[in-house]
Amino acid sequence: MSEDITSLRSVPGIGEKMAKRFIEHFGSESLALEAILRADIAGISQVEGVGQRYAISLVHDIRSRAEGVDISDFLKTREALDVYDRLLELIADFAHTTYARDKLHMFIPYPSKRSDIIMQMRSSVSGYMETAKLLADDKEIVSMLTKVKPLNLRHTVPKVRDRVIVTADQDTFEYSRGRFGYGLDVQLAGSLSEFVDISRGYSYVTAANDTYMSFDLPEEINPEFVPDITQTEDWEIIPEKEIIAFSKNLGSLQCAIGIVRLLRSKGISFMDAVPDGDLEELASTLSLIDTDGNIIKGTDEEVDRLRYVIENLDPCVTDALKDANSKFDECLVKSEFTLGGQDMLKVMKGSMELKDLLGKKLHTSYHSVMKECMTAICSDLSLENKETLFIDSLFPEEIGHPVEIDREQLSSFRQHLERKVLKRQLEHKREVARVLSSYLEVVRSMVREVLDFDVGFAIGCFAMAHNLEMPDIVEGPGIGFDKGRNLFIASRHGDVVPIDYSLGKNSYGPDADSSRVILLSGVNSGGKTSMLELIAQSLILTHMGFPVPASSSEVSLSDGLYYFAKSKGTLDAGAFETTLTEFAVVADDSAKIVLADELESITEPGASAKIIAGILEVLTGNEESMSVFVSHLSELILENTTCNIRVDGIEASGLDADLNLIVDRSPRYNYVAKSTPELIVERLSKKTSGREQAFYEKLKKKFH
Ligand SMILES: Nc1ncnc2c1ncn2[C@@H]1O[C@H](COP(=O)(O)OP(=O)(O)OP(=O)(O)O)[C@@H](O)[C@H]1O
Repeated sequence: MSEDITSLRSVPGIGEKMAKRFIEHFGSESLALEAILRADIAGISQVEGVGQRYAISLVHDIRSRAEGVDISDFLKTREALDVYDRLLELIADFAHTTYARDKLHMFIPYPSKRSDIIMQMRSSVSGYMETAKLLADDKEIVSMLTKVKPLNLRHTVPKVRDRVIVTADQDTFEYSRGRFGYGLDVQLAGSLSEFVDISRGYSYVTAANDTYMSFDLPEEINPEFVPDITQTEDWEIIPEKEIIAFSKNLGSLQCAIGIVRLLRSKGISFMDAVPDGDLEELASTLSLIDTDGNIIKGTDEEVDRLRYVIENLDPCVTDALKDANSKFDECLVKSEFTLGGQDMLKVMKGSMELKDLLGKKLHTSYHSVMKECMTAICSDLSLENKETLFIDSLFPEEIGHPVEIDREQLSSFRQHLERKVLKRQLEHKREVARVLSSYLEVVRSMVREVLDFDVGFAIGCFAMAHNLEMPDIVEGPGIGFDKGRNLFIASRHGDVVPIDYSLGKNSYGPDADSSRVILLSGVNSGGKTSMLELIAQSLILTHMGFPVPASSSEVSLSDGLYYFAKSKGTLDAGAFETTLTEFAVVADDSAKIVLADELESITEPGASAKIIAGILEVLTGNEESMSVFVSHLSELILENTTCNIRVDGIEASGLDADLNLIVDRSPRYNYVAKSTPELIVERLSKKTSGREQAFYEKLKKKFH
């Protein structure tokens, strides 16, 4: 967008301190720059000390550098800017992400000298409108969009505690510690016994050279030998590091993939550089992990079985033991012992121990109870053959009461299981990390594009919800429309009376009338201000390249919009002077549109009429300009000028049954409409009673 912006320091307004904060927030200078150049206002707003306002002005600065125009080039007054802001708020209601809501600020109205951008925008926005027609009612896409957040790639990998890299070589040790020390213990083993001792403290050992490969290691130590650790990929040693970028953004990524799939299924081309096959591989790999980066249940039956055994080992052994003890108790209660004469003699002679005799007697019942208990544990936990040996070794050969199991054996069985599960999980994690690491760039651009899709989609949904149509751009100056609807009224009340109106050159106006300077007269509350607002909305949207709230329309491009809203009450001398100074700017000969609402309130009516007449004369002299002045003083103004100024009028024809004014909201051309305050007085007299009513009746008579 801006070739001269290559570092944060070359961004206007970013000093050293701020640059640091940007880097801290986004993780690197290039990511921070990318956010600025992509106008990620939402992201920039979150940088410490940067609010939304600053973020908007920052991206506006950069945009205006690239495009050579500023927002104030077209929006010449505060009130014009207000209308633009309110329009943006309306559009923002259709955004599904904070990113899009904020990025809408990038769309500004352009003066006619940048009609190239306006035309480009019109073509993009027409595309957004097509997309919205296809998708706006699709609840699935809306629900997925709301869950897509900008990728968060700033997370520290929690240190893995149960794996270790051990090496006998000092250089390998230093290298491994430097490269992997942040996430894994790295230890130097000077001897075989040190190697064995260190290894015993971890569930998984990576031997970072093959020094100890030829040695006989204890059975439980079963390291993975990596002859040259410098040749390994990150995902092999710490797969968690590769996975975390995905697991921490899992929800967003899954929704983003869902959106890409859905768009493609509707025939909308999206991220064409990523083939369907890649997208599916990414999706299926992501479906294997949870938000903590662990391999989810159901991925591998063996891992699930081992996890189940680990979880249930203790309670299962405790229950079985309890059961065995109570069965053994029962046996004891039922057991009786009769000593035969021969045995008595042997005991007496000392050639036989009474203890052995008793042991023999109990042996069968003890062992059958213990056997039952072991079988119960093995079947409850669905243990495999080799694992049942561990269970056998839990029960002492010697009879004891109550029966106690060998706790050390139990814990070494648990360690055996944990090692096994860890090894298998590591294999899965490595495979997942290998696949995912190749997709990092793809997911970054996918999330970016999906978020940017929401920007256009919001505009399209807004256009669709309000039935907006692209205006025809005509040679002007002129604006004309059929069934125009003030968007502020429509969004507030839902209901709005459509208006037909025209001024200047276009095909909507009265026959052969292309008056450019108009006085709009009319009844109080007839809709004059709303009419001006509607013209301002249509002009601003047209100059943004957006559609307008009319069933059809023609608009010419101009250099700037001057909108002066109604001032509150008569101004004092200072404020009057300021207002006149503001109006002085309309005197240049640029192609401009001036909309002014009841300017007469700046001073007393006689003087106001003269001033307005003077301003209108200046505007009439400028062939490139057009203007609408709302005024209750049209007749007085006409008396003060010889210029040919068209007066249009919005008139009320009476009161309806609910005492509301019956108004034809579309102005009549070449018609001075009465302000008809008498209708308001009449309404008040009908709505009140007693003394109050008598008062209004008295006022009413004054109009006859
Ligand atoms: N086209 C329309 N459809 C529905 N309601 C409208 C329309 N135009 C105006 N109104 C409503 O009529 C009311 C008066 O409108 P507005 O303020 O524009 O009138 P006005 O002629 O400028 O009045 P005043 O002369 O008192 O300043 C507002 O509540 C507005 O919402």
